[in-house]
Amino acid sequence: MISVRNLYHSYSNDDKYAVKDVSFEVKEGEVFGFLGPSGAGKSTTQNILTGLLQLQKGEVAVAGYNIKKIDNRMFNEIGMSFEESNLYGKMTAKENLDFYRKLFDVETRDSMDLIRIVGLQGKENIRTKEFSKGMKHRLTFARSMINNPRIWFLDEPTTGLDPAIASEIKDIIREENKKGVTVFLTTHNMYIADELCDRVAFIVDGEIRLIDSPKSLKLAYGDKLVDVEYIKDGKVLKETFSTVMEEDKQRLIRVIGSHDIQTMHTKEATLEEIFIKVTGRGLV
Ligand SMILES: Nc1ncnc2c1ncn2[C@@H]1O[C@H](COP(=O)(O)OP(=O)(O)OP(=O)(O)O)[C@@H](O)[C@H]1O
Repeated sequence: MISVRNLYHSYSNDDKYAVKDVSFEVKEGEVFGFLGPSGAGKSTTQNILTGLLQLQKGEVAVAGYNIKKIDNRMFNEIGMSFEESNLYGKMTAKENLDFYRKLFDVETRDSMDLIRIVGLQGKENIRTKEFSKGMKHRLTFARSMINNPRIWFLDEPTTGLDPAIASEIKDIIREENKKGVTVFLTTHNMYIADELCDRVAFIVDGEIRLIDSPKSLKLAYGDKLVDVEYIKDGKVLKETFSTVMEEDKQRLIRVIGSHDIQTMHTKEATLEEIFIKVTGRGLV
């Protein structure tokens, strides 16, 4: 659905690259995460893919369209939600969506349905300049679904939202993905990347350092340890066992066989820890 080969971008038109030799493929139906700290080149890449920035160097195809020369039909097939909401402040929420619907020449979704999906019912007749940042974000997110996109570009879809609303937004992304929508998600939030993405690309200083599924990364970079809490002589004891060293494995079997186990957890590396190990940088 998305193919990027040897993409470069320089804002100063010299050899200072914001994006440098970036290559990746996103398959149909996949949730692909672009994970990196501020200034890594995530928005630059997304803006090239969505036609907002002119392609300078490299080969990019989105939904079968070559980005070198934008074909306007591509915009019928993609949806974009930005971190900064760009709504018309003088228009109400419903008017904003009704206006946006007219820009497409494919079937669009009902404005009120979308308003309900993002929990803004009752607010449809309020001008969006009166909206809070979170409400504007939700409306921009709703607007990005209006043309039933096959590919959905989401830039920091849950940033700045309270946890309950962020959770609803994640559920909506999962539901749309289940219907077959391919998702390209840019974020510096490793939790959302971990929860939603089939594969993630780690990007730092404009370069991709690694692409893999969160699960494989955890297996490859996890410490292979298990924390066990068990009861001995009426007291709760806590021990950590290696799941690869033979001596520890035997001891773990003995503890399980002869004591009451209270809790047992494998120690998985978080995506953030893996990111730091691989790139030597944090995600902030
Ligand atoms: N319009 C611009 N003009 C000049 N330089 C820019 C412009 N936009 C971005 N940059 C620079 O390009 C680099 C990559 O920025 P980009 O916005 O793509 O990163 P990002 O990963 O999306 O960061 P953030 O998470 O903060 O949005 C940064 O060094 C940034 O300062």
